[in-house]
Amino acid sequence: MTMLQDPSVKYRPFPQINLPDRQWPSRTITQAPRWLSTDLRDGNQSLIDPMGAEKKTRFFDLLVRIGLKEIEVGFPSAGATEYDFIRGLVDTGRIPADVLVQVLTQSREDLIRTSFESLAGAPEAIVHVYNAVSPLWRQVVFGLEKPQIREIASQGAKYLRDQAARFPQTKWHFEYSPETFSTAEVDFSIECCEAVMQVLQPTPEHPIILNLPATVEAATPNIYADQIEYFCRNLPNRESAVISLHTHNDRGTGVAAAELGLMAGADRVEGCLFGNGERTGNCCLVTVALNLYTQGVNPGLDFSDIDEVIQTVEYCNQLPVPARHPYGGELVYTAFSGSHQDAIKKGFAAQESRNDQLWSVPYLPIDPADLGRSYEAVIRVNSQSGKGGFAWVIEQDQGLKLPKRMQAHFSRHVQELADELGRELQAGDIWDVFRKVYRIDEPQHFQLLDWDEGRAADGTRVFAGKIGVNGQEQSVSGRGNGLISSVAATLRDSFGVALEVRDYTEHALGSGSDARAAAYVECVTATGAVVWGVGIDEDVATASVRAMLSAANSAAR
Ligand SMILES: CC(=O)SCCNC(=O)CCNC(=O)[C@H](O)C(C)(C)COP(=O)(O)OP(=O)(O)OC[C@H]1O[C@@H](n2cnc3c(N)ncnc32)[C@H](O)[C@@H]1OP(=O)(O)O
Ligand SMILES: CC(C)C(=O)C(=O)O
Repeated sequence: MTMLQDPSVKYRPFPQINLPDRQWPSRTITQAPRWLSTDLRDGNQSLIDPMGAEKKTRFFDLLVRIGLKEIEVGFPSAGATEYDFIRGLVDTGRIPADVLVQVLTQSREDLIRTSFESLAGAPEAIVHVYNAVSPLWRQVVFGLEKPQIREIASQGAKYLRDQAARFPQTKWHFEYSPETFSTAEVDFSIECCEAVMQVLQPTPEHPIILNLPATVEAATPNIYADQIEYFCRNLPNRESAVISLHTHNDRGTGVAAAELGLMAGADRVEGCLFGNGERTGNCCLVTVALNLYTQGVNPGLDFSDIDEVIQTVEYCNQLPVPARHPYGGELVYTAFSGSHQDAIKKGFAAQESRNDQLWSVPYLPIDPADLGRSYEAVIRVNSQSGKGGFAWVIEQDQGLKLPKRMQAHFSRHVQELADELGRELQAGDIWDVFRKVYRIDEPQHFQLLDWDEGRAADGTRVFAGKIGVNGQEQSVSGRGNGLISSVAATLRDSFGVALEVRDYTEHALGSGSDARAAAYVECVTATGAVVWGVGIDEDVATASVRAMLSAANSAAR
């Protein structure tokens, strides 16, 4: 038998960066970075069907509404769709005064010329030039040595300078990306950036944006952070550059890399909403922004109606936002499992009684309401659920706050249905079982025919009513708090139904003109069986009598 070679021998570990005195691990992010959305460029170039003008315009308007102040609107030299859309933005005055649009181009004269022409006349804009600098691209894609690669960068900068001079009415900003930075020698990336800076002569007042892409994510995010810190520490004239991050997600850590990159000294983050982009996508701007938000840092981006954002993004990209995507996914605030539901339900109750500003609910790192999500969908019921789950659903749906022991009593019925159906139970399913188990809609054996109550001269409550069974009527009356025991005594003495009352709870239900009351009573029959009765009526007293009769009806079956 021949031994198969371990296929992992094809790969090598990524080399460490020599930075023994790295500072980033002990830093925290205390303010929002500058954000750039590249949805309309890096996102768009990765789509099966790239967006047309209608979708691009819709996406652009969304980005403006969210609060993006820098938006890469396309790659104008790619073709007429891109060019016309960008020109259209400028010519129709659609770009708000506080928003900078950006375009991307290779470092080629004809493409750079077209790029400037697409934006000419805008009050202010960024032109972004890139060329790949890492060994594999140098060898395989360009077949060039380092000096010639540096020359592509430098030459690109000259084209930028010269084309900018053609359109002096626009205030031009420049961005340079040593593409494939993450897999390049950092010193060589610095060399290329320096060459570009020598041509463009940035100043602290008019800095260049140096964008350091993890074009292909090739190592753990700490390595990227080391690369960024090393770059920031060794770049001459650092104060004349805005250091920008552009991470991809090949190893699934694009967001982590961007966060560590900010700790390592970067000022700006490029990415896409919900992480669209080449292959596994770009860094997700929603996640990075809301990660900051949950640390008490205002990201300056508005996701308070996240479902509207998702709707537009899904429409424009023609790709779904996965149900488990951080912050936005359909299921990320939903607990199906019993112990999670129990903890969340308790967390909401504790949050309500604390009534302070701080959010602190188990299993929910962010208040779903901050993103426009309702609490109703937080807990959903299936066969993995516990009593906290359906109790929450009944409370949200019907306003009924079932006592704990009644939840346990009802639980087995819900569990049986969930097992039988083998699917999630909707609020309507749970309410149907509830009505069936507690016979809410069935013809009642013991009926409340009449009820009246008032106050005696000394202020004590007095009540009198009539219970009917098969045409027979029996009066019940009493005073004080003995209502439940008076009804229980009448049931026992007049109808032979012996019930020992174990538990009794009541609460107000609804408010204003809908105000009612709910009451729940737990009884034990002569044979030791446990029965629960539920009463819902206009006032607590009537609801209580109904609860007691409901228990008697269950016992009488
Ligand atoms: C990491 C990124 O996402 S970078 C952005 C990538 N986005 C896009 O490419 C989308 C838009 N691009 C396009 O529509 C087209 O590529 C165009 C119109 C820009 C150019 O098309 P073409 O002229 O056919 O060239 P093509 O795309 O095949 O590029 C390959 C050539 O450009 C050269 N090239 C690639 N990148 C660069 C660069 N940054 N600067 C200069 N030359 C470059 C290659 O070496 C190759 O040259 P060769 O033909 O002499 O071998
Ligand atoms: C052009 C650069 C910024 C890029 O998209 C990448 O490297 O992923």
